[in-house]
Amino acid sequence: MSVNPDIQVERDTATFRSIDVTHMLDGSPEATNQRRIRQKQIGDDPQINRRNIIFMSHEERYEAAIARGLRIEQLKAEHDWDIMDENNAIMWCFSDIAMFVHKVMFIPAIERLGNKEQHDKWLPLAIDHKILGTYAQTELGHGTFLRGLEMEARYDKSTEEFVISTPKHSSMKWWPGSLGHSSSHAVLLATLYIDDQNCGMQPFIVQLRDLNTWKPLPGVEVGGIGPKMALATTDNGFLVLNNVRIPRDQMLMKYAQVSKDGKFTKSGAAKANYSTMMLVRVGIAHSCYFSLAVGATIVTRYSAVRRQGEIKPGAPEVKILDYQTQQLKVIPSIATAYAFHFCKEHLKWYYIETFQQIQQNDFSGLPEIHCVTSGLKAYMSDIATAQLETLRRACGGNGYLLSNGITNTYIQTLALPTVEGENTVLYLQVARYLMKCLKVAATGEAVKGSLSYMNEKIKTPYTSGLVTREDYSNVKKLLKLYQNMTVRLTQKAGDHLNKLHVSGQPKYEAWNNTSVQLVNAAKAYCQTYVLGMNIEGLSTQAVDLPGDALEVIHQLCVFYALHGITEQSGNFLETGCINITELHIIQQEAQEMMAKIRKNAVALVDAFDIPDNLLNSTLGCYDGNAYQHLYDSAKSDPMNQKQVLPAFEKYIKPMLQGKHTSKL
Ligand SMILES: CCCCCCCCCCCCCC(=O)SCCNC(=O)CCNC(=O)[C@H](O)C(C)(C)COP(=O)(O)OP(=O)(O)OC[C@H]1O[C@@H](n2cnc3c(N)ncnc32)[C@H](O)[C@@H]1OP(=O)(O)O
Ligand SMILES: Cc1cc2nc3c(=O)[nH]c(=O)nc-3n(C[C@H](O)[C@H](O)[C@H](O)COP(=O)(O)OP(=O)(O)OC[C@H]3O[C@@H](n4cnc5c(N)ncnc54)[C@H](O)[C@@H]3O)c2cc1C
Repeated sequence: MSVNPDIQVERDTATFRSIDVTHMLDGSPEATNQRRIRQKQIGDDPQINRRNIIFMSHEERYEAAIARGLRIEQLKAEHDWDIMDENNAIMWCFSDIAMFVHKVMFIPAIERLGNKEQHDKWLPLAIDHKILGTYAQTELGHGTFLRGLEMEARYDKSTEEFVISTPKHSSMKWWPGSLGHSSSHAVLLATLYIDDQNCGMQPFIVQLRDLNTWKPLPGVEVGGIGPKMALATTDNGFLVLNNVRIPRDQMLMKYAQVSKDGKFTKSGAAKANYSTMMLVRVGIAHSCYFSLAVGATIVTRYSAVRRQGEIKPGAPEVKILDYQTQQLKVIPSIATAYAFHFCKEHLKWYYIETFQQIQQNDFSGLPEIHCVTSGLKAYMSDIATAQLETLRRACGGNGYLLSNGITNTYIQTLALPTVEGENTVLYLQVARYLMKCLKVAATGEAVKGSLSYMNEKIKTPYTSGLVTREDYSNVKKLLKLYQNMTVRLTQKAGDHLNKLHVSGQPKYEAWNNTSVQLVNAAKAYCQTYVLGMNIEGLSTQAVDLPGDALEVIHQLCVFYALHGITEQSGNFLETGCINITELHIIQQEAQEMMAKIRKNAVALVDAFDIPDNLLNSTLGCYDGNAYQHLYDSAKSDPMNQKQVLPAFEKYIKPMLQGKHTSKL
């Protein structure tokens, strides 16, 4: 099929070569080649490709997901994939792959929370798929408040076993992925009691199913929790344990130990047992970039080939991408996807470095990385879901079809603000850190790390620094506005907290009564962080780009910063970080920048280099022939393979013949 001329012209008139930017996104031309080889291996594989998934039943999808999980294992062995290759493959089919939780949570939990002997025993079994596992933490009554977990593990000294039980309905496990039908084992988080003493939440390895018959073991009641909005193939489950006994060495003992005679000891940081969640929060940030890149690619290409209506009366119908309002739906998502790319790359390395320190029992970096990973998981998933919904709607009626490829991406991504810590709760963790830093800065001590800008901003009187028109496209000056705004919102929240406390409210009550301001400050911190990483990316990852490509990536960053101010203008004005005249100039600059980026919109999404066989979209194919692909997809619907469906004989015909009233 030839390429749609409407999309070809977009490519021909772009001011830079997409491939140069693709190399930047991958890290190098070699990395691009390597990724393409890997993507071809998975995209061309009929068992992995998800082309017909939208026409499958729940059970067919589940079975296909198991087959896909298995096939990934075969490909990994055949082609000698490393862990990054495997993670990328998982990412490409993340909602439609069974054993997902086994890989991204069960194995990492054993690696992080187990000691050497436990690694030696369990990891080979898990890695070789001799056992399949889930991460069972959330209960019906508690998901957020982990100190409230009710499933009990009581140590029995006489037999050197833990006895695990579910005292009431609210204490059953509820939600763990792959728990329903696909796990033989669980890393199960339960509250440990020794002689009725509460020793906090601890991780245990519990076998749930017989490995030959797959039947639940005695004392184990397990099943699925029912259909969900999406993620149909990660069979989230419930679990009730009736006095199930496990040997002492099945408590994962890296950070807390129980001796044979029931002595409880702790080593490491207080929240070290929470470290698996931190890893997955990093993965979620990555996944937000990925979802937005998919969404932006589909909708930008579709907007470049769909013509409807006119701008100039009587002139030919225009591409919908030429409407300024359509650009405002599409361009922010492209700019955000690039900002998220730089941010997730930074986060990956930051996590790896801090994790290495933690492995050497240096926990000093834990508070900051907990703040950053919690905040970015929350902020990036909030933004990704909001923008995906805007993008989906930007496709008009076809935005409601499953074959468009964006609907599935959107509903999968909708899980991310909830899983791995509900976003509001995570923002409040960030706010806790902000308040601590504020206290440090107020005493004149230096705040270190991502909030070091607080040192300067808390002292110096405020000026926007926007004097000349050029200042409005100076990303460093714009970043300073964001930093000012964050510090001021943090101070405001801190002042409110103190005021309530001084007026007699206990600290915890004052905290709850300030939590709206606290969350607002936390979001500002996250937004500032993402912009900071985008700017850093310009001078590190983007620095070797040819001038024309660098200019476009720079424009995107300027637009990201300006657009962010227009979206949050209330915060910037309220804190006095800009005045109304400056806001008007910012709005004007943002619109002008958007018009410049419009010219390169298709080339910018082409640079994400997402092949058609992984994009799985009728609207967003590289060739721009959306109408043909929509028609082909409709024709391939199994319901269209018969001209008359059985429902005609059963119900419609009797109705047409007037027989329905007595029969039905
Ligand atoms: C290939 C990969 C693809 C990936 C794609 C992704 C797909 C998605 C897959 C989806 C799969 C879905 C899978 C799932 O969903 S698995 C289930 C996930 N569940 C959660 O995430 C639960 C969320 N709740 C919590 O984390 C805790 O309860 C919170 C944190 C809210 C409070 O906790 P708690 O009540 O105990 O504490 P506190 O309030 O008394 O005190 C807070 C203190 O603790 C420190 N603190 C707290 N936490 C950490 C930490 N982690 N590291 C270091 N420190 C930490 C904190 O700094 C503070 O310190 P300080 O201020 O006192 O000094
Ligand atoms: C698709 C999916 C997959 C999942 N997979 C797993 C898994 O593999 N393993 C697992 O263990 N769990 C899993 N979960 C569970 C998930 O981790 C929890 O649902 C999540 O952590 C939120 O907890 P919750 O359901 O208790 O929400 P709640 O805490 O009940 O949240 C409800 C509301 O209360 C508010 N709230 C709660 N506490 C506070 C507070 N302190 N301050 C202010 N507001 C508050 C929240 O902001 C929210 O608005 C999964 C969930 C989903 C949806």
